Amino acid sequence: MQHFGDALIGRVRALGNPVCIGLDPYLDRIPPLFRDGDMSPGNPLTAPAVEAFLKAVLDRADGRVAVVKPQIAFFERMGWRGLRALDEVSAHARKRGMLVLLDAKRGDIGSTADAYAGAYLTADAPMPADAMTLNPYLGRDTLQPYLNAAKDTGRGLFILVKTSNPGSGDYQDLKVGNRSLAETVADSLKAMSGELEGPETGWSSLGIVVGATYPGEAERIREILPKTIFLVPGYGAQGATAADAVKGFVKGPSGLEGGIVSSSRGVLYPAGSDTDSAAAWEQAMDAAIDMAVSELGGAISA
Ligand SMILES: O=C(O)c1cc(=O)[nH]c(=O)n1[C@@H]1O[C@H](COP(=O)(O)O)[C@@H](O)[C@H]1O
Repeated sequence: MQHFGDALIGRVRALGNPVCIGLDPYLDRIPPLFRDGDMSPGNPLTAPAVEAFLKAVLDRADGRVAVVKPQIAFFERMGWRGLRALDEVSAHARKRGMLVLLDAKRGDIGSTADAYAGAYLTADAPMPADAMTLNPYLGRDTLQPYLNAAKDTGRGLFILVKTSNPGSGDYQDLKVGNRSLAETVADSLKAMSGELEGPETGWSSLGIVVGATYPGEAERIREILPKTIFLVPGYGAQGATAADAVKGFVKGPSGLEGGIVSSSRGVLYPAGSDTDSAAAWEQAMDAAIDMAVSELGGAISA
């Protein structure tokens, strides 16, 4: 059985970069090369066009990137055809040796969480993901179904702790005693993280989300959770630098490690990609992937 934490860290070490490409297909930004019909969400031509676009992105990233993160909202937006496209795109990523981290940010009471875990994480899940994002707001008991599934299947979980958005402080920075709520949530995940530590690397399959836009908080949270992989959004389109993004990383055998840095818009829609020329699009995509790989690869080797 694959252990998600070991598999992810192993791939990042082998590739020398912590890049996670976020798959957020904005319908109005799909390049002309792939557009079909009016690209309205209910048009039957739209989801296949999006699927072709994302598969082509994965082909450009082949052998360079360890993990991709489809954001389910963009697929739900296209109805059942969108979910079918998500399934096909996920299968294509796996064929290319990439792990699939489903960004669904689920959070509900335990009995409903059971159904979500059964959709994506259990051995019989019809839309299996290697890992998924979760919202812990409803309490630790609501994370238990996902933890049980992760133990059974080796799959991974990423729990929101300190998000990248401007308003994340509204609740997450509130003081609970002398700590922020985000740090308190991190502390409460210690035992669960320990239960999923990998036999090879020691890194846990229970990860957390810590935005690159709050590097100081990343350092404090790292002290609380030394073996928990950070999913770090906010690099690129949201303005954080590569140096900010790796603030919560720690020294490993081949550079800084312990996290992945996701970029969606910055990689998917670079300058020069708004074209109907295949050669020009490929060149623009390769340049965008090169830039993320070299900036973030450089940041972990520094
Ligand atoms: O869980 C996430 O991936 C996530 C957490 C967070 O704190 N902030 C955040 O932007 N994200 C996701 O990252 C993606 C945005 O990536 P960019 O287009 O690179 O800004 C969206 O899919 C967000 O849902």
